[in-house]
Order: sequence, then structure tokens, then C-alpha cells
Amino acid sequence: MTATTGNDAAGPSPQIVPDAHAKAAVLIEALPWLERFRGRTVVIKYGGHAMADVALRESFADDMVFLLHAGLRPVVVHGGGPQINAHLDRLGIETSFTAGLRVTTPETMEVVRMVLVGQVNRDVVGLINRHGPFAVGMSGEDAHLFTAERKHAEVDGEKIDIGQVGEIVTVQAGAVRALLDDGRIPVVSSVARGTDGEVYNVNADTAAAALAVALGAGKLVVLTDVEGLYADWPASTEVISRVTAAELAGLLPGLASGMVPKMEACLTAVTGGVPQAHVLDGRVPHAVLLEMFTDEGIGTMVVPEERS
Ligand SMILES: Nc1ncnc2c1ncn2[C@@H]1O[C@H](COP(=O)(O)OP(=O)(O)O)[C@@H](O)[C@H]1O
Ligand SMILES: CC(=O)N[C@@H](CCC(=O)OP(=O)(O)O)C(=O)O
Repeated sequence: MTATTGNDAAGPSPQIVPDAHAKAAVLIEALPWLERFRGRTVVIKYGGHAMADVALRESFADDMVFLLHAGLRPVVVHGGGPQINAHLDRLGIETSFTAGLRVTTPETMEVVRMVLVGQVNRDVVGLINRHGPFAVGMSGEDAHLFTAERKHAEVDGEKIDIGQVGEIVTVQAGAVRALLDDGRIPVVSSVARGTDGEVYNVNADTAAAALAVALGAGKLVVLTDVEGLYADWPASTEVISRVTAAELAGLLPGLASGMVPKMEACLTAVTGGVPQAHVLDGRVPHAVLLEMFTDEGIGTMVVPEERS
């Protein structure tokens, strides 16, 4: 049965399909959030682990196009750690991580650049562009978007050389802004141009935070393969739903592996003027829409300070 509008006073009384009220409620719940974020830039970090299967990748791409049509300005910064691992493995190149960052030899850097810019970026752009001519891919090297210097990892207070890993020192976001003004969705790989002429591998969480700050984004959303920040991982999987910058700074020294750059990125974003940063489970279909347009939200939200 089709629902009627009931506009014709002489006609039959409206027949509402059973779940119509629930559907309308979902749409209406989104209204205040649409009003709040309309015209705002949202940077979404799409992690390699959140690209698990085709249906999930399509639902992510659908969410980006939904945001665009809802009047937001979405910018995607993607990772691809598992995809880089797979390629290195195929080539028989060993790889390792220190403090959540890949130790990047010149040989590894070639593969990182090829996989991120030549493969993952193309895939994300292609998925979004099933809907129309929206996504434009960029490497962080393009138009001097990211300029980096060599970064050292710090382990137990000691500085360790991890090769061609970059720390972003400047962001020139003009090309990204131009694409947004033109109604496009920039899709950015976390590779940077070095001040010394080298190419640098930048963790994608770090790159997303730097871009969110430079763009004055209204939100940073980080998609990964866990529900959010666990309070006492791996002993427990109780998700911290909300944390202030000061509380997070206290938690950081106790965090492990990939969560370190992720939570550092959230901290950088909120201390750099982004009002909120979120870590979400990218294995949940339409995680971005659920976080942005429902009252409960999902995952872990980082805010600059507690509401007074
Ligand atoms: N406190 C924590 N809460 C949640 N996950 C954690 C925590 N500490 C470490 N992790 C690990 O961090 C991983 C996410 O980081 P990473 O593998 O780099 O993901 P991505 O590819 O999405 O960037 C999780 O799968 C989990 O194994
Ligand atoms: C320096 C460093 O570690 N760079 C990352 C870049 C990709 C990335 O960050 O991917 P995810 O978001 O999927 O983890 C790497 O080489 O794996």
C-alpha cells in the first residue's frame, strides 16, 4: 500500500504505512544536526582497516555523497596500512612499526606511494563517483598540500630513526578549498613533499588532523576497525564515549599500537580549533551518517573541554 498525503479534504482519510512514522522520525531526528553542520567542512579519515569489504566501501562512499547533498563540505583523507602490508608481502619486503608508525626505507616508500596514491586513492574516488562527478583525488604532495620534515619516533624517551616518515610542518589547503567551493569531494593520500626534496610517508590520522585544523573544520571523524577508544585495552573493550582534551592527554602514554597516532590526531584537532573529533567503527554500515545525524552518536567523541 502507498501512503497518501491526505491533502484532499474530500478524499479518503490518509493510510499511513506501518513504519512510516519511524522513517519520518529518523529524518526529523537529523534536522537539528543538518542545520548545525550545513556549510561546515568535515574531514573524514578513512582507515585501511575500515575498507574491509565491497558493501562497506560502497556504504562509506554513499555517506560521503549524502553529506555533500546535505550541504556539508566533506573531505576524505584515506589510509591503507593493510593494503601496503599486502603489497610489501607480495614483493617479499619485510616491514615493521615503531610507536604505531611504519619504519619506511626508500624501497618501502616507493610501495607506500604507489599503493596509497595509485591504488587506494583511485578506488575511493571511483566508489564515490558512482554517484556523479564529485570526488577528485590528490596526493598530499600536490599543490604543496602537505610539506613535511623527517620525524623520529620516541620510545621510552629515546628518539629512534624510522626512515622516511614525515611530520607535517605546513599545510597549504588552497587547492582543497577550491575543490570544495566547486562542489567536489577532495580525496587525499597521506604522502607529503619534504622540505629536503624527499617524499615522506605520513600516518593518515596525523594528516587528517593537520588538514582539519588548516581548513577550520567543524568536525574530524576517524573511521577504524574497533568501536572506539577502549578504556583498558586489551583487558576490556568498554568504549569511552566522551573524553576531554585534558583527559585524553593523560591517557595517551598508556595507549598502544595504531591507537596512538589516532588519539594524538584527535587531540591535535581539538586543541587546534576543531570543536569535536570522533573515532568510529568503520565496520558498521553508514557509521558516518549514524554519528552525524542521530542524537546518540556512536564511538568516542573528543572535545576541547567539558561543557559548563
Ligand atoms: N585503547 C585502545 N582502544 C581501541 N583499540 C586499540 C587500543 N589500543 C590499541 N588498539 C588497536 O588499534 C587498532 C586501530 O589502529 P590501526 O590498526 O592503525 O587502524 P586503522 O587502519 O583504522 O588506522 C585497533 O584495531 C586495536 O587493535
Ligand atoms: C608512517 C605510517 O605509518 N604511515 C602509514 C600510512 C597509511 C596509513 O596511515 O594507513 P591506516 O590509516 O590504514 O593505518 C603506513 O605506512 O601504513
